[in-house]
Amino acid sequence: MAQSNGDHSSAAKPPPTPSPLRFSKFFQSNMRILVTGGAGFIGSHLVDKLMENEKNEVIVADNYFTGSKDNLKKWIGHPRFELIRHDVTEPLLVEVDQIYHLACPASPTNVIGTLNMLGLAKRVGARILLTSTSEVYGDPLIHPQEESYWGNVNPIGVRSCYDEGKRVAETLMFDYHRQHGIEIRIARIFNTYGPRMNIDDGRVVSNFIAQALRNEPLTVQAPGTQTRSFCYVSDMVDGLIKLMEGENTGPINIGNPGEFTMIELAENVKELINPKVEIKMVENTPDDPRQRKPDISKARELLKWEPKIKLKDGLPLMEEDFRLRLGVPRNN
Ligand SMILES: NC(=O)c1ccc[n+]([C@@H]2O[C@H](COP(=O)([O-])OP(=O)(O)OC[C@H]3O[C@@H](n4cnc5c(N)ncnc54)[C@H](O)[C@@H]3O)[C@@H](O)[C@H]2O)c1
Ligand SMILES: O=c1ccn([C@@H]2O[C@H](COP(=O)(O)OP(=O)(O)O[C@H]3OC[C@@H](O)[C@H](O)[C@H]3O)[C@@H](O)[C@H]2O)c(=O)[nH]1
Repeated sequence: MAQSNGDHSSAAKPPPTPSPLRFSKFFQSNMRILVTGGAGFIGSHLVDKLMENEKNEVIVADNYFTGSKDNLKKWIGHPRFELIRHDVTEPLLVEVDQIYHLACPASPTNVIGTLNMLGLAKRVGARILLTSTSEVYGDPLIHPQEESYWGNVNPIGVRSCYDEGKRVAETLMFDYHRQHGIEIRIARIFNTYGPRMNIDDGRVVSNFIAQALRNEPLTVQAPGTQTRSFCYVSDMVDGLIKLMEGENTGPINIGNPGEFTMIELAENVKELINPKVEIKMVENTPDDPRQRKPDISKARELLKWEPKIKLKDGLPLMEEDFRLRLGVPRNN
């Protein structure tokens, strides 16, 4: 069932000449990195990690659609950090060496944002990484999912806007790579969880933890036997940086292959946080993928990356953060 992705690199032109600014004194000692969507969940953890390296200067462009300045408060005012209120559906010109392009609402603006960031990468000669998604595999007919699988996506369903938006974004990345020699990296991210997730954004891990802390029933969407693989955010950030720094365009799956049904996840959260809480079966949305698990052989081999944090160790770290934000101390 695996399909060929073709040979991406052989058809590509060499990268364009970098902007003359890159040869200035400043650029020789520093790497200037743009993170779009850097005020969001994964983006803000990525910024924390990039800022640990004193050679990095980090610029975040975010319109705070789902992200928050609060996630970046420790860096605001830092001499190596800059925060720009900017919507990526509008062009942006900043002289940077690398672009981590995470900004993405679940809507078609995803495509326009990627087009603008590719335009920027072309203009300034930057390397660009797109955070694509396991959703490109749709409701997959092969299991686990390897990168060569083309996916099974309903083009007109309720989730299509996000799935197809990311698929087009991947297409644009490869077209720019082949036609203009842009250095691209594509990560296919599987469900990621951890501190700073939006409390009420409807994703399953944040829903269950918030429900358990509020003593509300955990809402398992039917049938509950559907599976997902959950990656802790620090593992994800390490994978993204390795992909950016390495020599492979991808697409490369970044995720944790540990696979759980939604009933198992609910039981784990119940046992950890609130053994008295009820688990309730509720209606699901259409086209919900029945199974999802990354094949991470490529990440292991090409990036020397694999996740370290198991779900049972990651959930308590997220619980701490949710307790603080929801104001539910441990002894309640
Ligand atoms: N969290 C996951 O499980 C997961 C899985 C697969 C892929 N991804 C991808 O990873 C990236 C980050 O996801 P996240 O979970 O951190 O989500 P998030 O919503 O926390 O972060 C997205 C950030 O982008 C910003 N943003 C949205 N639209 C923008 C626009 N037009 N201009 C500027 N900024 C904009 C938001 O304000 C937010 O700060 C996204 O591209 C998402 O599609 C996430
Ligand atoms: O309260 C809930 C919420 C969700 N679910 C179930 O949990 C599973 C996971 O749902 P989520 O919304 O957390 O995540 P999904 O796997 O559908 O997509 C996720 O991963 C890929 C990313 O690109 C998406 O942005 C992210 O939402 C689904 O089967 C859903 O039906 C519940 O059982 N209860």
